[in-house]
Amino acid sequence: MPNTLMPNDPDRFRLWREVQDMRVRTTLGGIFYLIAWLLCWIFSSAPKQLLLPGSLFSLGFAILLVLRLRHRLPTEHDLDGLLRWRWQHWALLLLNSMLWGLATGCTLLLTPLHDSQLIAALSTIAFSTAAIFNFPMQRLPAACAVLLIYLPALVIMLPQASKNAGVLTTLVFFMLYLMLALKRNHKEYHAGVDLQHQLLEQREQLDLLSRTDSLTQLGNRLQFNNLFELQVAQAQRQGSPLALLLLDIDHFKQINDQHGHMAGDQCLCQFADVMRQVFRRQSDILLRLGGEEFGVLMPGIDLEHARQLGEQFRLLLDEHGLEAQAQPLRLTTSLGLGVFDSARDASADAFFSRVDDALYQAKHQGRNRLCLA
Ligand SMILES: Nc1nc2c(ncn2[C@@H]2O[C@H](COP(=O)(O)OP(=O)(O)OP(=O)(O)O)[C@@H](O)[C@H]2O)c(=O)[nH]1
Repeated sequence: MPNTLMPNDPDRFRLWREVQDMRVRTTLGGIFYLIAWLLCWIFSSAPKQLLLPGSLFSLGFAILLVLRLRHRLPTEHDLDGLLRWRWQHWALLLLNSMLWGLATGCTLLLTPLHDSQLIAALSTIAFSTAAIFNFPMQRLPAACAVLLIYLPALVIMLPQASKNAGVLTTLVFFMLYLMLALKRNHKEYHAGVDLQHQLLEQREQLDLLSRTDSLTQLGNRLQFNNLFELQVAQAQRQGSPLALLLLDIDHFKQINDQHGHMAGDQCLCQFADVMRQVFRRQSDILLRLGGEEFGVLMPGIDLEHARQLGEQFRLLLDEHGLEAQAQPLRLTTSLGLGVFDSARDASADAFFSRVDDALYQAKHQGRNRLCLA
């Protein structure tokens, strides 16, 4: 499952994981109830006499099998939808357990089915054990499923408790064991889900870190490489403009040389802050492409609008400069700007080169200016 489809919120993730697991684990179960019942029926002493209960139970198990398989997960991950699906599916599982409990009860009550008691008993043990190990997500409904599987047989045997003392004691003992196993499985299951959520969060954080410039907290070159071609493809597909602004601080080497590397770092951070002030739209992608070179990708913005923003940034910096180690510092920047044009740019790389050439021109023409590509 791609990460994008996973809910981030821990509660929703937990529920989403439970629901996914239930969906996967439910696929095999239903068919075995049907097969086990057919075996009980076929290997009874008189299958023909049992036509009515035989077919009714078969039909019941078949319907539940289909319902379990056809119970599709909600496409949206809203909490209500997931909760509704979970309870609906538990209802199906509990109905299945109850039907099996009744079928087992029939093997005790109906004489022709007595020959099938061993098949029913073995299947009962298998189904209750499977319920505990496959569906430990929620303790109460899982415990109810086990109870429903055993209850009819227990109720039928109770009036003759002394005759059935051995079997009854064993059943109660086994149910106790199942409940203890359920408690442990439930704990382990949720510890596993929590761990998975933590790992996914950490992976996301690492991914974000790998795409973020540690000094300025802007997107880094890797982020640019990841996004640029996608943005160009999207602009091409949608026929919407995509502006790319490249910014390069003028004579930055001198700042380092005169004020030291630390002051240079401060300048880079403040430069990024001014970028955040000017390029404020949610869709603007602010990047530090390397050293003292920055970039802004502006989807949906035409050349004139982007030029105004670029000029606003240049003037802001030119007029106010920055501050390094509490000292005001004069600083200017050169800018290259272009809007993707499929008639001129054969590829995303060609578009970048065109804007980079404009930046080079701005440097060449004396710096502190914006050149259009
Ligand atoms: N403090 C600091 N300096 C950096 C960092 N990355 C690159 N630099 C410096 O940025 C300077 C870039 O110098 P140049 O490429 O010559 O460019 P410039 O001095 O800005 O000159 P023009 O771009 O031609 O105007 C170099 O001195 C690098 O050491 C950084 O992360 N921190």
